[in-house]
Amino acid sequence: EQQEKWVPRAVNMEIIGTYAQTELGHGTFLRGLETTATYDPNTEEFVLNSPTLTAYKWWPGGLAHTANHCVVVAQLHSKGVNHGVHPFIVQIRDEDTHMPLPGVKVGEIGPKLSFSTANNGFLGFDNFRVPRDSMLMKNAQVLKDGTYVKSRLSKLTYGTMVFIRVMIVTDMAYYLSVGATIAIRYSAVRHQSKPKENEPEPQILDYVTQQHKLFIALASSHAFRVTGQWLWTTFVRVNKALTSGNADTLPELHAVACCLKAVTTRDAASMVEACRMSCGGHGYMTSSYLPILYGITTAACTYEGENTVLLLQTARSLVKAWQKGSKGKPLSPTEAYLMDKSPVPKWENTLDGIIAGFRRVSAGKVQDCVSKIDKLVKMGTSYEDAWNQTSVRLVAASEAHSRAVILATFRAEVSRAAAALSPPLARVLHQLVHLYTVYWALERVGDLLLYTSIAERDVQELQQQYEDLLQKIRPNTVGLVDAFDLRDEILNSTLGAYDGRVYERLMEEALKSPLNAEPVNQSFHKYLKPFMQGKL
Ligand SMILES: CCCCCCCCCCCCCCCCCC(=O)SCCNC(=O)CCNC(=O)[C@H](O)C(C)(C)COP(=O)(O)OP(=O)(O)OC[C@H]1O[C@@H](n2cnc3c(N)ncnc32)[C@H](O)[C@@H]1OP(=O)(O)O
Ligand SMILES: Cc1cc2nc3c(=O)[nH]c(=O)nc-3n(C[C@H](O)[C@H](O)[C@H](O)COP(=O)(O)OP(=O)(O)OC[C@H]3O[C@@H](n4cnc5c(N)ncnc54)[C@H](O)[C@@H]3O)c2cc1C
Repeated sequence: EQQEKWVPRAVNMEIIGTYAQTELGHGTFLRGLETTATYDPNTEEFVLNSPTLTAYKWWPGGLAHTANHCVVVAQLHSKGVNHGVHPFIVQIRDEDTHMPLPGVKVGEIGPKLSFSTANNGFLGFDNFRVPRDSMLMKNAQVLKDGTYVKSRLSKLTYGTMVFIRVMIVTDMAYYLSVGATIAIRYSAVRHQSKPKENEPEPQILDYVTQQHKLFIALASSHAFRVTGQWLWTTFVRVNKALTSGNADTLPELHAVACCLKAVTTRDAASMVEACRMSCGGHGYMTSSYLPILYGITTAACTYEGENTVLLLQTARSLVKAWQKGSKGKPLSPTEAYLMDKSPVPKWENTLDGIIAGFRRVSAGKVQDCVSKIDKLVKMGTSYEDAWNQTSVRLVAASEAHSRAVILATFRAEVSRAAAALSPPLARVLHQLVHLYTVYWALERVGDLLLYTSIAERDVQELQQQYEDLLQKIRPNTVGLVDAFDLRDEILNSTLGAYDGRVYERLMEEALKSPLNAEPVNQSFHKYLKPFMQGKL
C-alpha cells in the first residue's frame, strides 16, 4: 500500500526525495542517532524532533534545495518505549511553493571537496507531525493504538545501505573507465623527453613507468565491473530468498558487500589520482576532469559506510566464520576457503596459484586475529578492547579476503565469458586478468612471503611476467579505452576527448576564464599599482 502511494509519485517526479540518515553527531553508529519520532495515538501521528544540535540531519544529497520529501531515519518511541531506528517518509517542503513546512529547518551544509552540485543539506524538526502511515512499515509496524510489531529481522532496516553498497562496486568500475580513458588517450597524444638523441620524442604511453601507472586502472575497471555484476546477482538471489522468508544468506551478502565496497572505492580513488598525476601539470587542471573525478571517487570511501568501519564489519564475519569452522560447522560459500587445512602447497606462478595464495593470506591473517583476540581475552582483556587492539590486523584480513574474492571472480567470469568471444578479444581480456592478478601479487609480496611458499625467484619471475604483460597490452590500450565507448560530453575533459585535440582544447578553455576578459585586470589599479608605488 505504501509503495502504491509513494512510488508512482516519485517515478513521475511529482515528489523528489533523499535519504536523511546521517546526523551532525553520528554517521557510522546508527543506534546513536538522536532524531526522535514519538507516536501520538490520539491523533495517529508521529511527532518528529531534533532534541540537540547533534541531532540535525547532515549530508543528505539534494536535501538543501532540491528535495521536497525525504526518508528520515529516527528513533521510534511508542507507549514510552524506544524501539530503535526506523525509516519515515516525510514531506519537508510545500509541493507548490517549495517553502519549508512549519517545524522544518532545512539548509545547505557548505562547500565540499567535490560534489558541488549535490546541495547536501541539514535538517531539523521542531514538533513536526506526520501521519502514522509515514513510517515505512514493510518490516516493523506501529498499530493505530501504538502497539509496536517487531520486524522478523531488525537488520532489514539497513537494507537500503546494502543495495547502494552493491551498486557502488559497478559505479567504481565506471569511474575508473573514465579516468583510464582520459589518461590513456592523453598519454598517446603527449610526447616528452628524448631518450634517443636521433629519434623524435616518444609518446609518454611508451614509458613503462607510465604503463605501470595506467594499465592497472584499465584492468581494475574490468575487474570491478565483473565483480559488481556477480555481487548484483548475489543481491538479487538473497532478496528473493528474503521475500520468501529466508534470511540465511543475508549475513554473507552484508559481509561481502561491505569489503567489496571498501576495497573498490579505495582502489578507484587511488588509481584515479594516479591517472591524474600521470597527466603531469595538465592533470591538475579542472578542465581535465581528473580532479573532479578524484573528488567523486574519494567521497565514496566515506559515504554509504566509512571504509574502515565496513572492513571491520567483514572482519567480524570472518572471525565468526573461523570460530564456526573450527567447530566443524559449515561456512558460507565465499568464506568456506578459510577452513582449508591442507598443508601449504608448493607455490605456482599461475593465476590459480596466485588466487590460492591470496586465500592462504586471508585465512592466515584471520587466524592471527583470532589467536590475538583469544590471547588478550584469556589475559583478562574485555572482548571489545581485544577487538580494538587487533583492529589493524582485522582490517588487513578483511582486505585480503576482498582481494581473494575479486581475483577469483574476475578470473572465473572472464574465463566463462571468453568461450563466446573471438580468440583475439578473449586473449586481450585474459591479458588484463593476468596483469591484474600479477600486479596484486607483487603489491602484496610481503604477505605472500609470510603465508605461502613463494620464494625469491618466483617473485622475480612474477616481476618479469608483469613487465611482459605491459608490453603485450600496450598496442591495444587506446583501443581498449575506446571500447568503453564514453562520449566526449560524458568525459567532459580537455585531455581525454576522442579527437586528441588536447592543446587546442586547453587553450580554448583557458580563454573562457573571466580573468582573460580584459588585458589589464582591475586588481592592478586597485591593489598592485598602489602597492608598487608604496601607497599600501
Ligand atoms: C538512492 C538510490 C540510488 C541508486 C543508484 C546508486 C548508484 C551508486 C551511488 C552513487 C551516488 C552516491 C551518492 C551518495 C550517497 C550516500 C548516501 C549515504 O551515505 S546514506 C548513509 C549511509 N550510512 C552508513 O552506511 C552507515 C554505516 N553504519 C552502519 O551500516 C551500521 O551502523 C554498522 C553496520 C556500522 C553497525 O551497526 P550496528 O547496528 O551497531 O551493528 P553491529 O556492529 O552491532 O552488528 C550487529 C549485527 O548486524 C549485522 N549487520 C549490520 N549491518 C547489516 C546489514 N546491512 N545487513 C545485514 N546485517 C547487518 C552485523 O553483521 C552484526 O551481525 P552479528 O555479527 O551480530 O551476527
Ligand atoms: C559526499 C557525501 C554524501 C553523503 N550523502 C549522504 C546521504 O545522502 N544521506 C546520509 O544520510 N548520509 C550521507 N553522507 C554521510 C555518510 O554516510 C557518513 O559521512 C558516513 O557514513 C561516515 O560517517 P561519519 O561521517 O559519522 O564518520 P565517522 O564514523 O565519524 O568516522 C570518522 C573516523 O572514525 C572512524 N571510526 C568510526 N567508528 C569506528 C569504529 N567503530 N571502529 C573503528 N573506527 C571507527 C572511521 O574509520 C573514521 O576514520 C554522505 C557523505 C558524503 C561525504
